[in-house]
Order: sequence, then C-alpha cells, then structure tokens
Amino acid sequence: MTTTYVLRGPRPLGGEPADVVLADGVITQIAAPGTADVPDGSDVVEVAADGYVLLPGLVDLHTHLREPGREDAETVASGTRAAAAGGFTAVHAMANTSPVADTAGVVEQVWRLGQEAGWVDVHPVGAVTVGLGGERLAELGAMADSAAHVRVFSDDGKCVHDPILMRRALEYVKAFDGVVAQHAQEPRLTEGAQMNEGVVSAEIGLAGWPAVAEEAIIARDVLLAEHVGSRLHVCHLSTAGSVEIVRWAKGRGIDVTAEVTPHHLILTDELARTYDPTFKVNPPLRTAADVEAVREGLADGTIDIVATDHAPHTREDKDCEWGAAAFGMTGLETALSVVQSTMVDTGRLTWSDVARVLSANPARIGRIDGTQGRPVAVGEPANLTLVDPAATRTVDGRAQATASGNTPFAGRELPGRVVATFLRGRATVLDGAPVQAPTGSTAVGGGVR
Ligand SMILES: NC(=O)N[C@@H](CC(=O)O)C(=O)O
Ligand SMILES: [Zn+2]
Ligand SMILES: [Zn+2]
Repeated sequence: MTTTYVLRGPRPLGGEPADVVLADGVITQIAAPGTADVPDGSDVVEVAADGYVLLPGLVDLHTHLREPGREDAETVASGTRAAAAGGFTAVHAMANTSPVADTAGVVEQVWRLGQEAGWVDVHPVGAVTVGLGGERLAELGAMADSAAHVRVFSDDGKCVHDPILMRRALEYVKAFDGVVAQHAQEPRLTEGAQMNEGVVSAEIGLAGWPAVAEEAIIARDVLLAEHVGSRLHVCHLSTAGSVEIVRWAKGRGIDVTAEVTPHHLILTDELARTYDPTFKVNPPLRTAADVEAVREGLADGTIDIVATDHAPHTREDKDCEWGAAAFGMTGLETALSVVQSTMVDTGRLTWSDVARVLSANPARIGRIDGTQGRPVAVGEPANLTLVDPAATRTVDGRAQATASGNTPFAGRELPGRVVATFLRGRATVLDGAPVQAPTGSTAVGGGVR
C-alpha cells in the first residue's frame, strides 16, 4: 500500500492556507485547514506545514549530470538526488557527456539511469551535432523517436555557430515539435576568454568575453527561427543587450524562449577579483547593470524561466589557478533560495510567478507539460515541493547532495528551505533531507504522446 500524505496548512502557490492530501500518486483533496478527510486504514503520514508554501515540483531545463563519462564529478544518481533536495521533480540532462548524447543509444541510457535512480524524472537533451563537433547534424529524429522521447536539442558547452547547421536543426525539429536550445557564444569573439570583458577584466588582466559575443548569436538565431518558423530557446542569457533582443523578438511574434540562471540573477564579475575559480562560469558573471536587466526581464516575462545550469566539477578541475580551471558552478540545491532572495523577497515575483518560471514554463518548453509543471489542483499528479520561506541557512558545499563542491554560495546565508519534495505522491525529500533512495520510478519519456 502506498503512503497517503496529509499536508496540514501549507499555502498553495503562496495563497490561502489549506490541507492538501496526496494519495495514489495524485492530489486527492484540497480542503480548508483542519477539514481534510483522512482515509482510514491506510498508511497515513501527517506533515505539519503551517506557514510553508506549496509549489508544483520544480523542473530544470538545464542540468549537467556528467554520466556517462565523468562519474567522478556527478552521476545521474547523485545529481538527481541533489535535484530532489532542491525541490525538483524533473530535470533535463545536458548532452555534453562522454560519449556525447548524440544517439538514441546514449539518450536511452541516461533516461534509464534516471528511472533506476528514481529521484526525479530525467529527460535527456540530445546533441544538435555529432560529438558536439559543430560539423554534422546528429540523428535528431532517432533521439526524438527513442524511448527517451527527446524534445530539447543542444550542443550546450559549445555554440552551434555555423548558420547553415543552425538553420537545418531548427527546420528538422519542427517535425516533432522539438526545440533547439542554443548556448549563444560567438567562438571567434571569445577565444581565450576567461571572464566578462569590462572594467574588472581590464583591471585584473584576464582575457574578456564581450557581451556582443552572446548578443550577436541571439540576434542571428531569433532571425533564423523567424525565417524558418521554428522554435528557439536561448540558454543562460546573461546580458542587458540579450534581454533587449529577446524582448524585441517576442514583440515581433518570433517563437523564442529564454532562460536565466540563478547565479546571473545575483552575482557579478566583481567576484573575479578574488581569483577564486568557483566564480568562473560560462557565460561569465556580468556587471550589476546586467544583473538588474535580467531581473527586470524575468519580472516582465521576457525571460521565461530560471534554469540552474548545474555544472558540477571535480576538485582537480576547479582547485587550480583561474586560467586552468573548468567553467561552471553547481546550482540545483540553491536555485529556489536565490530566486526567493532576488525576486520574491524583493517583491518582483509572487510565489505563483515562481511556479510559472521554475515549473510550468520549463515543462512546456521541454514538452513534458502533460505530467510535470501542472497546477496544484485535485486530480493532478502529486509532483510537489514544500518550502519554508521563513527559514534561513548558511550554504555548506560539503553538506550538499551533489558529488561536487563547486557552489558559488558556500558560506553565504540564503533564505528559504525545501522541506519536502513529492514525485507522483512519493516523498523523495522529507524534513529537509533526501529520503532513502527510492526504488525505481514510473517516469515516462518526455514529449507529447
Ligand atoms: N556553464 C558552464 O560554465 N559550464 C557547463 C557548460 C555550459 O553550460 O556551457 C559545463 O558543462 O560545465
Ligand atoms: Zn552553456
Ligand atoms: Zn550548461
């Protein structure tokens, strides 16, 4: 018999308090506090949730799980456990593994590993080009038709810079309502780049990565998407100019969506002065004016989602001098807190907006909105996250569930704590801690069927 959970008094989407009952994988009751009928004779767990906010399970469109190939940095099991701890019930796993996820075989392997781990639904992203080489289109159709039902395609880590290939990819994915998620980085303008190009890079003498290297690709790609009538997603947008281009493109009716990472909502290139490679990331941390622009873009809907770009790296790849260190920072376990701190506690987003940018919209863009990113309503799958917004915590990299310690928030105090996460009614996190590895899940592949 499965456990029935009775959540006492949480505020769904930050609204009025209610009792919420989860049974047999779905939400079976939403009732006035104290009035929910508790079924007799079943295995019932009551969760005191006064003052907590109940959100739909979070969905990440951009996670690096590193398996296959770099299991020393993260595995599907460790990364998805971290995801559950951060309040997620689904993640899209980026294709820059080794081997690259550019065939039906590799995406099915990642999808199966996700099912076996059972922490969240894992939806593999397929590579756009063979081996992320930027020269030949991968077998997008075979990945789409595979058991993994791939709908998101990306060479993330690398930019699809050849305009002919980008055009063909955009045309190709239309056949199965897929999307190309572009890592927008003009390679020639960023050769040797180590950080944002600006006042700080000039002062400390690190090679700069200019905003125009991102903006030029986004401008090109929205025009290509318009030309071929396809769907484009912009990964980890980071500059004020990029926000303006996406705003213009949407105004023109172009089918473009965009994401911002938690770190680009809060951190700036001033942190490079520490020469601590924890702050080395692609795209680089930008200026305070850019941070303000991405917050504004997220608040006004120009930016559709927050995606973590969780990029775990081993100690060897990060504990070295800045120039030699890998690009990337972890994010699954701090994302919601950063969004609360920068957007909710500042009055720029409501909790209902948070549900939109961290659950409904990413599920829709990834075409998994049949099962994830659903409303908190009776009859819906019980994919839920219970958050205590009044809690504060000091981030301890070593105490996290991810196998890698490269969090940029170590030692920082952040608001909010994920108290519980439910995947189809089964608790993956309770009392703020991942619950013993669940045995397999009933995850279905992504995409519309
Ligand atoms: N964000 C990063 O700095 N690194 C990512 C690649 C990427 O997202 O471009 C990684 O795979 O490590
Ligand atoms: Zn990227
Ligand atoms: Zn990435």
